[in-house]
Amino acid sequence: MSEPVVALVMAAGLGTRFGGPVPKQVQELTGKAVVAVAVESMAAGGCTDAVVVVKDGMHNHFRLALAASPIPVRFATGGSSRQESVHNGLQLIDASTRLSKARKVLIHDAVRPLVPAYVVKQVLAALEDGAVAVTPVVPVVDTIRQIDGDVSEVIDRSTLRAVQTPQGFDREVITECHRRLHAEGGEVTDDVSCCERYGYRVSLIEGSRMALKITEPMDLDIAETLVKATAGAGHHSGRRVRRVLSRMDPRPSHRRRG
Ligand SMILES: Nc1ccn([C@@H]2O[C@H](COP(=O)(O)OP(=O)(O)OP(=O)(O)O)[C@@H](O)[C@H]2O)c(=O)n1
Ligand SMILES: C[C@](O)(CO)[C@H](O)COP(=O)(O)O
Repeated sequence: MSEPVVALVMAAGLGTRFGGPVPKQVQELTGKAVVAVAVESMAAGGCTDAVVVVKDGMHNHFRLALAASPIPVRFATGGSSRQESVHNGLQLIDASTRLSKARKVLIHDAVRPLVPAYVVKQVLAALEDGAVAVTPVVPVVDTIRQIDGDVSEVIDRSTLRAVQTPQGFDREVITECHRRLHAEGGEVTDDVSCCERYGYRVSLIEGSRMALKITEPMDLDIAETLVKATAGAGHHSGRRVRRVLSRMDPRPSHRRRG
């Protein structure tokens, strides 16, 4: 059997900013759970297996949501922070006879379900070319002000990038870095930063606005709208969305009716 490429899909968060009784990872998007769409996107980009990290006691719920997954799914139990959840997922992979044969692992947020296949493929290609820790990034589009008490100043956004997932890694390197971080303590908000902390170089590739993170309720509405725009275009991809959107009438709907 060929070497696995593992998608470690993070889905053990509380979703406090999203709110509501149903966790955002299992909210409906395109008639499926958000987490199921995320796993499909990773499979479309070339991942052969998924490990989905979920909150303790939620395994059966997620098993149902992922019953029709195109790739085999295993479950790990999350921790109280994202970095703890990632550590637990990497440990499960390391303990598996099959999954520990993987040289590459891609760590992805379940709540970035619409990441285009071409971005996943480019992360894998960068690893193939020798990178050890890779992340997609997008330019910052807003004017940014840095605040200091009650004063603030504009900072140069041309040097800033917003960080997305999936982030790709040499599996043994990221497993060791997270093991050390777990033992020593310290905080990171993404996984390339964990590698960087231990001296590894981070490679950047171009991400996609399609990989938006569902953080607040409006983000789910935006994701649903993007999916509708791609209907009939096959599996969603940033390029197809751009093609479909470019064919759409740019006038607001109230002016089109006239
Ligand atoms: N203990 C945690 C915290 C977060 N995550 C996952 O990491 C991703 C990014 O986190 P974020 O969107 O910030 O999710 P939450 O922590 O759920 O949101 P909030 O901060 O609003 O509570 C999500 O897919 C989330 O499920 C996780 O697996 N384990
Ligand atoms: C990992 C991440 O998606 C990079 O943007 C993000 O940091 C996770 O979100 P959080 O709100 O910091 O947990």
